[in-house]
Amino acid sequence: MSRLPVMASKRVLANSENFPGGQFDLKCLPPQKKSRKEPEAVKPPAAATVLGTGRAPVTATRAPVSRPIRGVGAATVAVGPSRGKRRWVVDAHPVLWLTLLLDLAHQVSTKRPLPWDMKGKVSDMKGKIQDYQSKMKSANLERENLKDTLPANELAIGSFKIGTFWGLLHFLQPKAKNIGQNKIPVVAFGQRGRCVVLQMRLSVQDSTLASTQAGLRAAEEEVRSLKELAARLESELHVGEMERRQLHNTIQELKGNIRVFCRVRPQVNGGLGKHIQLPANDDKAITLAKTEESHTGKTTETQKNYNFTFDRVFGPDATQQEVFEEISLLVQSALDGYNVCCFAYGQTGSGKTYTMEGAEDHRALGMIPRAVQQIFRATHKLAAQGWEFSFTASFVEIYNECLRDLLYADKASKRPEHEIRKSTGNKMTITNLTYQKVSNEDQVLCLIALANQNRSTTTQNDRSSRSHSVFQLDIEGVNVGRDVKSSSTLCLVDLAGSERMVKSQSQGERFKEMTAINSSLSNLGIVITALANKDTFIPYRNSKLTYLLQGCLGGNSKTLMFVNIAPEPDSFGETLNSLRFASKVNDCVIGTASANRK
Ligand SMILES: Nc1ncnc2c1ncn2[C@@H]1O[C@H](COP(=O)(O)OP(=O)(O)OP(=O)(O)O)[C@@H](O)[C@H]1O
Repeated sequence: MSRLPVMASKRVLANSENFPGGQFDLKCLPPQKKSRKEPEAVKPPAAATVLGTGRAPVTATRAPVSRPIRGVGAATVAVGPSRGKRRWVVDAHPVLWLTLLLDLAHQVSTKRPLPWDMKGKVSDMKGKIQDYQSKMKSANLERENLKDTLPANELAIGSFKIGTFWGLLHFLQPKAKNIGQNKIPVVAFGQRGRCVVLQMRLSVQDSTLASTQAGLRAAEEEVRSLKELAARLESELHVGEMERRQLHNTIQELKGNIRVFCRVRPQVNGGLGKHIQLPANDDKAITLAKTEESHTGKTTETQKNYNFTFDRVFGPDATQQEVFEEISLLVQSALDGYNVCCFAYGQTGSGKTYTMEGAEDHRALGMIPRAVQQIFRATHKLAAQGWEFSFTASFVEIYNECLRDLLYADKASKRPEHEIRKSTGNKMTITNLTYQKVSNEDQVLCLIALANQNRSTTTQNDRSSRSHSVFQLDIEGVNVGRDVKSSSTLCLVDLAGSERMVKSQSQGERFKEMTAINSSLSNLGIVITALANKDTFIPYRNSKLTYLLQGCLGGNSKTLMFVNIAPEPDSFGETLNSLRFASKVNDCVIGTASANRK
């Protein structure tokens, strides 16, 4: 089939792009002379009208790409599927013919088959099919290639994400602490994304753990060095404590292992009698002056002075605190492992009990409660140096050379008998006596109250004792770390009144009491004198008092004696006796004490 050569100069373009809906009738040419057979399908206006779309008319500028050609004078051109309304008719016009010719020429030039060239069309279609097939092949090939490279690409993407997160982390870590506290939102990356975030958190935790462990190691190192320092300081402290004990003891020995303090009780209406003189500038001297009638007759009166010196003389205004300050050094010695004995000597009513026990008022507390207070406070401090202490208290009365347990709390009828025994280490113990473990001062004060209830009293003074009372506190110390032990006894004695028999008007039982008291007191003087003379035999066993105090009066002890005197003129004789006895004790120098340490 031959193809017609056509010259195309102008075409009317109408396709689905320009005319949505794909349905249109177009009258694109000016009115021409009508053919009689032709229905009036085309109206005069030259503009094209789009039917069924309601849109504004569009001026056609190009001819349709292919159109069937009809007979002369009229032509029907099909655009798209050739159905009823979609056909439009163009009046045969020279211009139209020219257009058709041009279109044919175009088709020939583009090698497209003409509408009636079915063979050409089939050939075109075959070519196209071959094209598509070869394109399909190459697409399949490409798909296979991409399939092969997918895992590697996924891996690369994953690595890239991790790298990005690491970089981000590295940047954020020093600035945002909350990253490690699970505050990074889990990005919706799917499982792989979550995995990356979890790995990131894990690495943050790892780095936190590493830094914490490093901190811990540093802290452990610091603790170790501090422990070493503490051990060294403890060791130095222990050495210092031992040195202090030694120096303290040297001072006590220089002061004398037996010391005598004189204390003058105030008169009921205050002040002192004329016969007692206390020099204002000397706190160690006391003068007892007696005015007598002159034997020569030259003067009406003569004055006789009895001068005494002691380690310390306390006037009527001295407070309990002032007095205790002097003996607190000895209490410290008891804690350091030395036996200490402190006793009060004097006539009835001279102030012995007041000095040793005091009154209930806090400021009037006596030597026993104050000593106990000091001991328990000191042990708390020594505990920091590794010392542990245990205390045992006992309170015994020697009445008519018989021992009575002042801490006994059962029926009087069942009171047991007591004997003094010498145990190992020259320590004296009493059979059947209450030895009460104590751990604080309150417990000791309760025991003192119980002892006061049990004490015997005289007719001359309701509170005055007709017996010696001996309070003993056994102190056991141990420093496990240093392998050091100490053992000592603090002995505080309130002696019975030392007055003469005549004044007490004693008869019968009272006489017996007075004899026993005077006997034991004079035996105390004899023992102290024997110790001062360094006699080979010391008669401790002559009385229960000296026998019981044996451990506290010997070479391994520190002794303090209070001589209490009454200020009334009518007590002159008793006062002189007491001062003479005390002066004799004051002249004694007991052998050098050594601490009971193991
Ligand atoms: N330094 C003092 N200051 C104030 N009052 C004191 C002082 N010394 C003693 N007294 C008071 O004197 C009185 C007698 O004292 P205390 O009972 O102590 O004598 P004592 O020597 O123990 O007598 P006794 O031998 O009969 O037991 C008590 O009322 C006491 O309060």
